[in-house]
Amino acid sequence: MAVQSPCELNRGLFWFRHDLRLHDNPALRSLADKVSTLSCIFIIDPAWFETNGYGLKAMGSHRYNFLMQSLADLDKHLRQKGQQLQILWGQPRDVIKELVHTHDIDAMGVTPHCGEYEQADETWLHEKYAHLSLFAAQSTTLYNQNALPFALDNMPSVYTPFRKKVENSISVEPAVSAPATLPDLYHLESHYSLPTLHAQARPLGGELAGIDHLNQYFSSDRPATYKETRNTMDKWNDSTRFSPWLANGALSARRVFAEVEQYEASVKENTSTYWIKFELLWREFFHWQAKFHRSAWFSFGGIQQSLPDTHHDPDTFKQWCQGETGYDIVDACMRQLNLTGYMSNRGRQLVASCFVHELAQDWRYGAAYFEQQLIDFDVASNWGNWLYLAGVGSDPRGHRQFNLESQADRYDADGQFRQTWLQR
Ligand SMILES: Cc1cc2nc3c(=O)[nH]c(=O)nc-3n(C[C@H](O)[C@H](O)[C@H](O)COP(=O)(O)OP(=O)(O)OC[C@H]3O[C@@H](n4cnc5c(N)ncnc54)[C@H](O)[C@@H]3O)c2cc1C
Repeated sequence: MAVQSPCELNRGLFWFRHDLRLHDNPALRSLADKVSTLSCIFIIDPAWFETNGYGLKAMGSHRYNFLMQSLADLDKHLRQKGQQLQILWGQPRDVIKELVHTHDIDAMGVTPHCGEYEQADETWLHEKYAHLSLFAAQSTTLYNQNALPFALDNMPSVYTPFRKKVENSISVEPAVSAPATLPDLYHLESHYSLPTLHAQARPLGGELAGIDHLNQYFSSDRPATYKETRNTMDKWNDSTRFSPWLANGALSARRVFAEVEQYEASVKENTSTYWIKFELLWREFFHWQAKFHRSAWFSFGGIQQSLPDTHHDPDTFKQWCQGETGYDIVDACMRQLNLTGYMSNRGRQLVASCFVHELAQDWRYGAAYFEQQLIDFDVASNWGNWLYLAGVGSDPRGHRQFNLESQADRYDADGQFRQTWLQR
């Protein structure tokens, strides 16, 4: 694609997807530097609310609420720079086609993402609009693809060798700052206005709340004890709780990583601070794996292409979803998920293990239920962890079954967690 001189291009269109922020958004910055007028859009796809092949919706109410808060916050930040977020409703490609056709767009910007549909849309943009300038800088992951010390088709299929290779040979990309100014607003006919929302206690969606939370976390002594506390079931600050903002991109993983390093340099560096980076590298691993495996990521046999000995039983599935399996620890976790849209990492492992091993259910239904419910749903981390627990992903051990009783004794020794959520 030809490199243009400043403002050689007239009308730019930036498509926000999973990058709902102004900080560390190099695709937005590079488009904004080159166009004289700009439209920033977000597309709500009606398919998110239709019943899918699992009898569920891709977007449940907790996630939708969190998304709306994030969009409202993004709109506020854009308005401070003379811009605004224009929200459109429809099948994304139809919406883009209509916009390009009606408004004489010269350039587009989008942040690449590992999701199957997202990748397909990027390829479609490149092919269909080869005559336009496309600005597509990466920022969802810690590293850029061209810096990885392996080609994706040759990527280590197991986490530890992946981690060692990247840790030993490349550095995390620095986060870029928010653009100081943005081009003039080019107004489109918006199909949708943001609903008025009642703020919930926490977490509150959006870049401002995400950065606030990040700052509070690193002003506390929590990072220095993360490794010891991260496995608790319910306490807000025992793990970082960055995932909801990371998932829709209100917070950049590169920014989080930089904050850990800053804390290490100025406050304390220990195994706990390293472990936050270690967990962020799990996210990274799943992102590159998802990008490479595409549709196999969602298939019953997974990336191993070995068929698990499980099936789908609608009644058992319903009991699990509603927190009525009879396994107290699992039921408490599922009720927490249904009421809040969040569950701890330990909880997720236990309910997924129970679903696959005790209940012998088709893992994809569990993953789809998480997709509907979780405010931090992330296609790579969710489906990647489910693949792993179902024994068809990237786990070298192949079979992860937790002893639910001993796990409950260990992580909810006084029964407080179960008592709290089983009553609700
Ligand atoms: C079955 C299952 C489904 C999951 N679905 C999701 C999902 O949809 N979205 C999601 O962000 N995470 C998912 N996870 C991973 C993990 O449970 C959450 O990232 C974590 O609980 C979020 O809380 P936190 O931000 O306090 O995590 P912390 O423990 O503070 O970790 C810091 C960050 O590291 C990353 N991280 C931590 N653990 C993992 C992991 N196992 N895999 C990938 N990244 C990780 C997250 O970005 C997290 O925010 C899933 C795990 C399981 C077992």
